[in-house]
Amino acid sequence: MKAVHFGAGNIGRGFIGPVLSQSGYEVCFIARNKKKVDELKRRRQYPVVLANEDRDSFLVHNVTALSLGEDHAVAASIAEADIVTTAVGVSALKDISEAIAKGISLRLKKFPQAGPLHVMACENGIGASSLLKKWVGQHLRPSEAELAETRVAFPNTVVDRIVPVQKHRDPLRVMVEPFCEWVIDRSQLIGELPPIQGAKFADSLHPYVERKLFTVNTGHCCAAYYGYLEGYGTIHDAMRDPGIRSKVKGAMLETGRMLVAEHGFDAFKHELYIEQMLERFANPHFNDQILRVARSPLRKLSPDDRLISPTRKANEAGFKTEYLVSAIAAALLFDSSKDPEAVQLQALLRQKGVEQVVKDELGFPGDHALHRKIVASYHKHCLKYPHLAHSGFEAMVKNRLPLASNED
Ligand SMILES: NC(=O)c1ccc[n+]([C@@H]2O[C@H](COP(=O)([O-])OP(=O)(O)OC[C@H]3O[C@@H](n4cnc5c(N)ncnc54)[C@H](O)[C@@H]3O)[C@@H](O)[C@H]2O)c1
Ligand SMILES: O=P(O)(O)OC[C@@H](O)[C@@H](O)[C@H](O)[C@H](O)CO
Repeated sequence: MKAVHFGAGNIGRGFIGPVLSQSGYEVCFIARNKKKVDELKRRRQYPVVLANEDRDSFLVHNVTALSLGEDHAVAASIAEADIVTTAVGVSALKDISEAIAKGISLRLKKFPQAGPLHVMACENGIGASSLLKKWVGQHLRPSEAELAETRVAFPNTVVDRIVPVQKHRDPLRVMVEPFCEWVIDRSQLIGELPPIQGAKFADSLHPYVERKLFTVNTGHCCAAYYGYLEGYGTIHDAMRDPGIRSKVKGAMLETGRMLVAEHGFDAFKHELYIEQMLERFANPHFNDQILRVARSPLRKLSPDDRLISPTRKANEAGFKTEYLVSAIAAALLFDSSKDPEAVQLQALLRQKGVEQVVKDELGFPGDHALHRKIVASYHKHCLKYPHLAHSGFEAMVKNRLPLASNED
């Protein structure tokens, strides 16, 4: 069996590669980084180390790689593949869609009798494979797109494993947490998906996506944004701070009430799931940088993502949102010159002021109760962390916005 995987980054090498290789696939990574491509081609294997007490490790065999720029070879490998996966970030799916479309065109032409191809975007986001399908479709001729409807499936999927930024001198070695989960939408398959070890299938993926994104990723980014405010460097250090840990748990309990009500999860099991997530975040066996987990704050603060969507839903269902509101406000303070979205967010705050940013970026109109609460909480954080809040203070003074409020 053959798999083509776009992105030889952390989750690509740390989760998708090992699972597919252990399931019997030859895995061809399509990557931008020349050094990684050369090493994968030369060694055809790489080590994975588990972040546990014994640092258990194993080798991922039967791998190779191509550079993203090797158009013909990439198309040829997709034409012959059983599955294509991606882990490049939701916002980069558009950039790789043409390469995938070229592979699909070639496959339809050269191997008209081939079995179905399954393409899965293993990204953090709702409906990422459907989004990829939309981008890929824009590069296919109408006749190809019609044929592809019956021969190429884009099942949505959820992947869960914490894989930090790697600092080892071996560019291929990757350290990962032991936990991992891969859930695939069964209703979007064409025929049978070739076996993937440990993968779970759901008739409807929506509850699983929301459970993961609005528990693991909501809690994780809360730890990152509070950790940033308090000056910690890693998630593990932030989670050792009892104040932060209880705020992270508070936010996950708030999303939890909404998730239990919306999807009918068992409330007791969901609380156990939350406890398990807290332990994962606190894993002392690796260093997961706050900057990684806090990355791309505009994406994380967008209306359908891990902070705003569950807060809006919980509010609409009549549940409390105090912890979530405070975490959203903390996210608004996140700044790092290394993160283009953080730089853009702070520039927007300076130019427009927080009220407008909450309207334009988070999607809450000025008369929405959550708009008022988020703005008030933001001002409260600015007062508590003035060294981090210059942009906020400047905008406050300029726009004569109210200072702190006692509302949250
Ligand atoms: N790391 C985790 O813990 C984790 C867990 C679950 C899901 N994810 C998701 O997986 C995806 C990748 O995350 P990651 O942590 O592996 O990031 P990463 O930065 O380590 O890897 C991303 C890879 O994609 C490549 N890439 C980025 N933009 C590209 C573009 N425009 N064209 C081609 N290649 C491009 C990069 O070169 C890099 O190799 C994200 O959607 C993330 O949310 C990550
Ligand atoms: O990848 P992001 O930027 O969407 O989110 C950062 C982390 O929360 C995320 O990568 C988690 O480690 C992962 O989703 C765990 O499965």
